[in-house]
Amino acid sequence: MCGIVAMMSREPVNQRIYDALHLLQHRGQDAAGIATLDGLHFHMYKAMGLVRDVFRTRNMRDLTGNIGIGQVRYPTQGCASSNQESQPFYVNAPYGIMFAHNGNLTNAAELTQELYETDRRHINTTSDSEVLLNVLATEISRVTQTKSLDAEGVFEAVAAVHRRVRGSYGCCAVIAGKGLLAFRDPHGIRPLCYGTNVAEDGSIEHMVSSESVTMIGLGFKVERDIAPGEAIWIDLKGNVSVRQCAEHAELNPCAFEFVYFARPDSTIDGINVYGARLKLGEYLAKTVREKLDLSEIDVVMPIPDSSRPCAQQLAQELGIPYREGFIKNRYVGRTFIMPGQAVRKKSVRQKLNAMPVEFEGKNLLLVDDSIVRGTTMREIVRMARESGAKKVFVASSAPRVMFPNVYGIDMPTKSELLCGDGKDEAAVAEAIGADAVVYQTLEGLKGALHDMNPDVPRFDCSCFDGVYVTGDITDEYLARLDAARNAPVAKPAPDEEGDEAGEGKSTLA
Ligand SMILES: O=P(O)(O)OC[C@H]1O[C@H](OP(=O)(O)OP(=O)(O)O)[C@H](O)[C@@H]1O
Ligand SMILES: NC(=O)CC[C@H](N)C(=O)O
Ligand SMILES: [Mg+2]
Repeated sequence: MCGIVAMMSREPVNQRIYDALHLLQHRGQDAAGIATLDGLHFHMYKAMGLVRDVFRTRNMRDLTGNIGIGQVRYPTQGCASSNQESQPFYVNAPYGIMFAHNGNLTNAAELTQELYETDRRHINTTSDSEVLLNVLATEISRVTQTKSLDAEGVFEAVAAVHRRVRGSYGCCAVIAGKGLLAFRDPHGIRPLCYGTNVAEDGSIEHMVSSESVTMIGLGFKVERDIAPGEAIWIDLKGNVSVRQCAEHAELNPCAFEFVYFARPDSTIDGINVYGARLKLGEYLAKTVREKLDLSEIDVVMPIPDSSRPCAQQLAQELGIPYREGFIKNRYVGRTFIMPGQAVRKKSVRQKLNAMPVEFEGKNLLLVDDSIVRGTTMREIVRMARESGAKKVFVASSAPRVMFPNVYGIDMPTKSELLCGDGKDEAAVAEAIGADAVVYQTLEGLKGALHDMNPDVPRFDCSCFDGVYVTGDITDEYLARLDAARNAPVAKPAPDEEGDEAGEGKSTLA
């Protein structure tokens, strides 16, 4: 779940793109990059690491220009540890295009072959984002064979991209000498919004971003979400054109954004993420009431950070005291999006520390937003018991994660999911060492999100219900992903369990 940002102004944009990436850090911790356009010249700097570690003053100084894009990466295809696959990506024809992508293509392998054989384009990495950029470049080339590039031509090219590409994509691109483009996939799986700011000289500045928090943080006004299938084109004079470029577009935002990925202070497709998490707590309270004996629970306790709003609301609904027993080391990042199981496991203990005073002799209801691989909960339950807890109950604000995700969350195989084999609540409790486990129901998840915005027709809940909104996901495709994920790698890192199984390496299928 990467984060992308684009900006156009009369002033330099480098520092503000940096600040925006900082605000999107929770969406990708592996690599970061910024590209700017100064006249007809692109400047780019990208590297592995967190935003604050990647960019030095000298790098920032070189990023001159008034238009730019940036990306923080959480890899879902290609190589997790390759600087080359960090973004933005660049092609020199037509015109010169810089490109950033959030999402995951499900026909990248077919497109790679098609690009080589039909379009005579070579893809030199295993990143689906490079594939997507080359499809866009091919289609812009096709349009400009007979005319020069204008808004109409750009929209024609994006329409052709929608016809060729499958999967999820929120994208932004700078075309040298022409303007700034952003577009969202026809299913609206990944978020993308647009905002403006009136600069000191009265001119309008433009921003496109994965999440509205960047706009709030940088003093921009959030204008609106970019609709599924829609493209927005801002030419060098600042003229804005918007067009629906997909034949069939339907909004299916990813439910996992609201459960875990997005920042609580963002609003996506009309749903405030914090509000959604409170609502999830309300629905979860109903299930907890049905399944557990409340008189047995002394305190409700969140697993920092993402579960806090849900746990607070749940405690209030149930009338049980809310207590913070785990202290988070603020210098450790999110563990779920780290590459490799060994590092994730180690990080849970480094990240969270239990305070015995909140555990000794107590019966706890631990609340997390999700239990995916079970890495966090296994460790947490053990820590709670070591700290003197009597009974440990667990509640998850998301339903059981039972199916692979192919739209931008790096869990493409069932085998890595705790409930991939269909474990019921009792089996999960046994696996993580808890006395009992309660999950949000699927109806609860959908109900909570629907309550927040009844106008969203459907949410992508594929990892919970196995329904893939793009309609192209077959068992054979999932088997190919599984085989690629579990293929032995040439030189496994000695202490990386996950990497031995090929995790974080090529999953292009
Ligand atoms: O079952 P698992 O595979 O462990 O995944 C689920 C856990 O990972 C995430 O936390 P993370 O530490 O990434 O971030 P957070 O601080 O935002 O909660 C999520 O909030 C759960 O706690
Ligand atoms: N999580 C994402 O959005 C990943 C983008 C792209 N698929 C990559 O692996 O770099
Ligand atoms: Mg967490």
